[in-house]
Amino acid sequence: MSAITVKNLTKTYEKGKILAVDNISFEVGKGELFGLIGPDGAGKTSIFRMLTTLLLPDKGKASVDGFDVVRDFKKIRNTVGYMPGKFSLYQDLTIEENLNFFATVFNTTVEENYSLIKDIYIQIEKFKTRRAGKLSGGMKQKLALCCALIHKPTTLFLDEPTTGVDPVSRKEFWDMLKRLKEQGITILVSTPYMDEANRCDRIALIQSGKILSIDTPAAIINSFSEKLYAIKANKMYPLLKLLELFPQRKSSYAFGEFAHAVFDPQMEDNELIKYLEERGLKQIEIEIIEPTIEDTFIKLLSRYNHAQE
Ligand SMILES: Nc1ncnc2c1ncn2[C@@H]1O[C@H](COP(=O)(O)OP(=O)(O)OP(=O)(O)O)[C@@H](O)[C@H]1O
Repeated sequence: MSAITVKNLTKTYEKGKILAVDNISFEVGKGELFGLIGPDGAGKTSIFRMLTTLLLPDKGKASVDGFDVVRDFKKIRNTVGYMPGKFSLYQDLTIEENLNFFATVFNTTVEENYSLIKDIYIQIEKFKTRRAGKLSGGMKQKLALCCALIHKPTTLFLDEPTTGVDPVSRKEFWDMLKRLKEQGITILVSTPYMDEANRCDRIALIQSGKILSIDTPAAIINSFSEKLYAIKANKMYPLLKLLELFPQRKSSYAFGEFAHAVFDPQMEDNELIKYLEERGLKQIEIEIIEPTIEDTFIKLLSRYNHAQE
């Protein structure tokens, strides 16, 4: 049995005017670390809120540990841990008080399940009398994770747990998730950061409430079958504009300090260099690179947008 089953789930707001989740289906296996990857407004929070029984679906079905999200909502609330993107902590309570509060709500004690949170808690323990409102982003995130874990959930729902957190704390956080997964906890996590997708067993790329692709990160990257170029020149904006006009271009976009582009397979590198040089660009560098998840997402997005036109 899967830990999470989602079938044709749909959610609208404002009397059907806003389609936030559009007929999506997926399954998460027991002990799997599964990522929902997508930009702001893609529908991730709506999915989390339906799965944690805080929001009713318009259509479709979903279950967690075999319990239906509508019919068995009380059972689900007792067995899952949820770390919402915002406002999960009581800002005026200290670290200690927040943790005790969440333990009491679930009829347990911090001592009873301490082994599960120990690794994380020891990193914030020396600030245990500090109010949550006065903690750094990384510390808040660790406390929120402890609070979500304190009743020993079977499944953890983490909605953008690393948004607004520094890169070192982000990395530490993913290391923690890996350890929790090793203890058999199923984890559904959302993130807008493409680099974090690689840390998941499987991911679903989401846009406008739809799943564009669902697979392991490696398989998603492998589905990018074309030759991808990284291109640099002395001026970025003219480079992007010129690439758009290059007759053999299939797609191009800014990617950090480079432009990434796909061309007709017959294109010769020299043709491109000559084209750019003749139009005044200098210090041109061209390299064929391995695509990232982000490149694949951009490609799927443009295919999706074309289909909508
Ligand atoms: N209560 C609401 N009323 C109206 N529209 C809403 C409501 N909640 C979400 N939406 C809209 O539904 C869509 C999906 O939002 P959702 O919050 O689920 O996405 P998300 O991927 O979690 O993005 P974010 O990270 O910005 O929260 C967006 O267009 C959003 O504006």
